[in-house]
Amino acid sequence: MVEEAPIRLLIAASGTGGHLFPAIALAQKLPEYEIEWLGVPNRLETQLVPRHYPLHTIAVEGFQQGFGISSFRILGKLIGSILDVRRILKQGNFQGLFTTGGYIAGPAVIAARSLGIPVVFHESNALPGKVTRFFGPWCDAVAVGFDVAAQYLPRAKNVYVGTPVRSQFLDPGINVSLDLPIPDGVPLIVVFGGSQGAVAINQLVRQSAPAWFAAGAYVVHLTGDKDPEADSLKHPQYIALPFYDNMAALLRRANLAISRSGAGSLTELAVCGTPAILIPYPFAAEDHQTYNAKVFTKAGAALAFQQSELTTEILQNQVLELLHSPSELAKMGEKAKAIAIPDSADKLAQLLREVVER
Ligand SMILES: CC(=O)N[C@H]1[C@@H](OP(=O)(O)OP(=O)(O)OC[C@H]2O[C@@H](n3ccc(=O)[nH]c3=O)[C@H](O)[C@@H]2O)O[C@H](CO)[C@@H](O)[C@@H]1O
Repeated sequence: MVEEAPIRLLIAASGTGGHLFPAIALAQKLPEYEIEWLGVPNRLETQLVPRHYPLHTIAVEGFQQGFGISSFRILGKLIGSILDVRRILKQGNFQGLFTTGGYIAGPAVIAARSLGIPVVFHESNALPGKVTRFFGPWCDAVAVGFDVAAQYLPRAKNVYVGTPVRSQFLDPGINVSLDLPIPDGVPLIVVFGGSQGAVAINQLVRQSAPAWFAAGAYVVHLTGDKDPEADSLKHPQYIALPFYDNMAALLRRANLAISRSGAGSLTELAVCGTPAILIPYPFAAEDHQTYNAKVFTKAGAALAFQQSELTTEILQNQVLELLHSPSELAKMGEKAKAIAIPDSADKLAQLLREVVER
């Protein structure tokens, strides 16, 4: 009997943790596939994508507001990148393409569809990005992370699967213990601003934190690596780190999170049942983080504040109020858990197999 050759899949996911982690989680659910990666030079994929998925890089750029002189240069680059992806797909004999959106998705979807290669798109945000809205109808399926996203994609074949999380969030055996010096039983606040940190939130938190320390709380503050004042606060109940890998253990242990409302962060908060104060990134494309946050506030899983309205005083008091009301925090945590789809990666892998193998 001749053994069948494994199916070859190209994953186009690039730029941020929010685009990369769901794709890595999917890849881990497809052990029988031969997977290679498509990314952009010098972006996070060069660090985060496991080495056993060979990484191809192409130069892509997004269109900024409007269409000007520089748009012709970008258009030229787009055509070049479509040709690059077509060459990679053909030379690698790929039978399927998966993408999590962003700039890389445009050339990847055009190249794959022009070669008749099936495409599955995953959109994790409540308000799908422009690229998803434009290219969604060309794809064989658009998997959405929030059910409300489907209303913005009326011509696409939408399937609600949630957003896959890293395996550390699903297997309690992995990384269970928190490798940070936090005593048992003390209230823990975790602050993080997406995969790159949020300088504006960092400033508010450093100003607010002394009142939380006085209330007995510990703070783990993931600052990102772009904050020049990241080391400025020193306190025995305060730990600042530019980035932390063991997020599942940290969010499970946290009594409260203060976070941006990127889709990845929200999905993890839900899976861990962590109550949160959300501060949408005000400059996110089409304010999509506000749409994400609304899903959580509507469910009663979080409170949300626009950055422009949030003062140190408001944040400080809101956190103190929640710390003094453990039953309210527990309720929010339960509501967060209720909207989680922990087996999202399995659902997405199943959808991908159906599309690619039919
Ligand atoms: C600024 C911006 O436009 N961000 C977008 C970006 O995600 P971005 O990567 O900014 O944010 P996400 O919330 O989606 O993901 C952050 C990820 O980084 C991880 N993390 C963070 C800090 C840390 O120290 N360690 C760590 O592992 C988090 O656990 C999470 O998995 O793509 C997402 C998916 O399209 C969008 O929803 C976000 O709005």
